[in-house]
Amino acid sequence: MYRHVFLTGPPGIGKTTLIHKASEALKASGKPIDGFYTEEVRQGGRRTGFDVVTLSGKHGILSRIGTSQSDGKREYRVGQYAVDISSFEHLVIPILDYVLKTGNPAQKFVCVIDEIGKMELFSKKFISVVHTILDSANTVVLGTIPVPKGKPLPLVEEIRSRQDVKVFNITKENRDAMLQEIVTTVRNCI
Ligand SMILES: Nc1ncnc2c1ncn2[C@@H]1O[C@H](COP(=O)(O)OP(=O)(O)OP(=O)(O)O)[C@@H](O)[C@H]1O
Repeated sequence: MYRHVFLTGPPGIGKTTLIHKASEALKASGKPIDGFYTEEVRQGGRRTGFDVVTLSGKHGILSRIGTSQSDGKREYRVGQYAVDISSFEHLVIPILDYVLKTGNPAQKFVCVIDEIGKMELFSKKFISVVHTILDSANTVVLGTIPVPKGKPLPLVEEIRSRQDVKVFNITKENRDAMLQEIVTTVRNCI
């Protein structure tokens, strides 16, 4: 019996699109659902960063090309992108706290977390609340994790190996046929 559902696959394969469609279907059938997506920001045909967008439509900066914040010990940077941890936390942490508090074992809250990747994992608050959500009887996560590349990300590896997590590998060949199976698997977790 699974408790959470994650999609994985290479960048741009269609994970966010599938999560969007699945969350629309779950919302339409009256399931309590909230959370966030990560979206590219483009200007003049060029990718300039990433935003976080909540299911209710609020936007916040996740990262932009340019100078990164620093706490004196490390830089919050992924490639050319500077990660704005405080903007990310300001938008996302209250939603995840709300989902945790509002769900209950008889009516679990679906928590969309797209994605748990390098940028998001600079936030210690995010790591902590995701752990709590994964262990809570009040929540079902519908999320995305990247395919392994470079140095392993501990929380991502933990999610991949949890017995209570169903991971769907998304490919160009299967992405159009996966929606119903994803929605059914999430419904069975609620
Ligand atoms: N089933 C599909 N058929 C055709 N195009 C698709 C399909 N799914 C996604 N796309 C297109 O592919 C692009 C990337 O999709 P999406 O953002 O969902 O991928 P992703 O796996 O979430 O990417 P990332 O890992 O960068 O977040 C978008 O332009 C989207 O419109």
